Amino acid sequence: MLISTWGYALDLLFSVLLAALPPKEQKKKFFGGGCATPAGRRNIMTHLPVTPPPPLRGADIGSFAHDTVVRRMPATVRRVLHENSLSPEATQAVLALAEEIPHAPIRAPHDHSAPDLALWEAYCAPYLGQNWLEVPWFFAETAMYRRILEATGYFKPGSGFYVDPYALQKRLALEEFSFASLPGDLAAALAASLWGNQADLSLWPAGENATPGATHILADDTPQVVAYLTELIRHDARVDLILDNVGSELVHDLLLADHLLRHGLHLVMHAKPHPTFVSDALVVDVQNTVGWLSQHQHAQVAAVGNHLLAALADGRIELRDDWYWTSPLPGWEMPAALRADLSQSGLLISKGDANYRRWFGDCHWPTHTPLQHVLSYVPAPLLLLRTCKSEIVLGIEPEHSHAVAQQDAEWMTSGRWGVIQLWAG
Ligand SMILES: O=P(O)(O)OC[C@H]1O[C@](O)(CO)[C@@H](O)[C@@H]1O
Repeated sequence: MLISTWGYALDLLFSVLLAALPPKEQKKKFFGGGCATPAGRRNIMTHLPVTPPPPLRGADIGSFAHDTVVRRMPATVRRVLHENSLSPEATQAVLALAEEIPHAPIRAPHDHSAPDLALWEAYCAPYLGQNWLEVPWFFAETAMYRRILEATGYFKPGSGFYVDPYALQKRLALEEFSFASLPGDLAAALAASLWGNQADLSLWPAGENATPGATHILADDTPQVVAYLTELIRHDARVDLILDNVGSELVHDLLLADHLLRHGLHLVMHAKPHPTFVSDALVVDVQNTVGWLSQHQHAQVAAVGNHLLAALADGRIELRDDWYWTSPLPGWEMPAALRADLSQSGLLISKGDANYRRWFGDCHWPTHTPLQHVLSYVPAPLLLLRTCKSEIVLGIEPEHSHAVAQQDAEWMTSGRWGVIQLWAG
C-alpha cells in the first residue's frame, strides 16, 4: 500500500487552515474550491492508494487491444491517406508509419517544431526498443495518434500545418446528426450525453452507418448525480466537462452544459490540444459546434446555441486544452498544475471510453473492483459517463457481469453498454 503520509499531513494542515477561515470563505473552499462534496470534505490522496495490476497490452492475445494494435491501428493510419490530400513527403511518412505497426520498435516523435516534443521524448523513453504490441495499449494508441501528426506535418510550417487530418470525418459526423428531441431535465441530459458517446469515429467512421443501436445501462448513479448537482447548484459551484468526441456526442454534451449553465453553474470544458483518436474535440471543434447550434433551423436549438455563445463570451464557459489530455499518462500522473486546477471543481464529468481508461490507468482491474479502491487520488468528485468500448470496467458485481456476458458476448467493447458512475469521495 502506497498511502501517502504527506497526503495525510497536508490534509490535516488544510483542515486547520480551513477552520481558521471566516464561514463565507469556508463555504467557497467547500463548493468551489476542491477537496469537497456537499456531504463534507473528502480525504484526498495525491497518489494511487494501491499497486495497479499490469496494463492492457496489444500482446494480450485474443484481446480487443490485440485486434486494435494489429488490425485497427494500421487501418486508421491508412484512412488518413484516403481522406486527405497530402504532400508526397507526408504520404511517404504516413505509409511508413502504417508499415511500422505492430512489429517495429517504438521511437519518439522527431518533429522539432512541435511544442510537445520534449514531453513525448519523456513519455517514450521507458519504451524505446519495445514494439507496438509490447508497450501498454493506451501508450500505443496515444503515441500512434501523435505520430500521425508528425507524418502529416501538423506542427511544421507547410501544407499540413495545423491541418486536422480528421476534418472530413468530423464534418460528416455533424452533417449526419439530427435531433430527436431536446432533453427536458438534468437526468435526461445526462442520459443523452452518455449515449452520445456511442458515436466514435475511430470505431465506426462517419458515412459507414454502423454505430451500435441498442443501449443498456450497466451502472446507473443518476439519482445520486442529480442530488449532488442540485447541491452544487445551491452553492454556485464550478463543474468541469472533460470532453470526448465531436458530432452527436459533443452536441449532447453542449446540451448538458446548457442545462448546467441555466442552473447557475460555471463550466470549464477540457478539449484536446491536438487532433487525436479521430473524433476527439479540439477547442475549435467546440466553437464550431456551438456556432452550428446557433445557426440551427429549429428555433429552440438555435436558442441553446446562442445561450452557449453568450456564456463563452462572458466567461461562464471556459475552454481549456492542456497537453495532458493527449498524453499516455494515467490519471495519477497528472501534472501538479492541472491537478491543482481540477481540485477547484465541484464535479469533474469525464466523457467517454479513453478518459475512463486513463482514470484507471488502463490496467487489468478485476471488474468487481470498487471505484473507491482506485479513485481516491482524484482531486475532485468524478462522474464517469462512458459507453464500454474497451476491455476495462470497474464497479460491477461478478453476478451482474456474468449475466451481462451471457446476454451479450461483446458487452465490453460493443458500445451498447454504458455506465453513469459517480465517485464523490
Ligand atoms: O471516444 P471514446 O469513447 O474515448 O472511445 C475511444 C475508444 O475506442 C477505442 O477506439 C476502441 O479501441 C479505443 O481506442 C478508445 O478507448
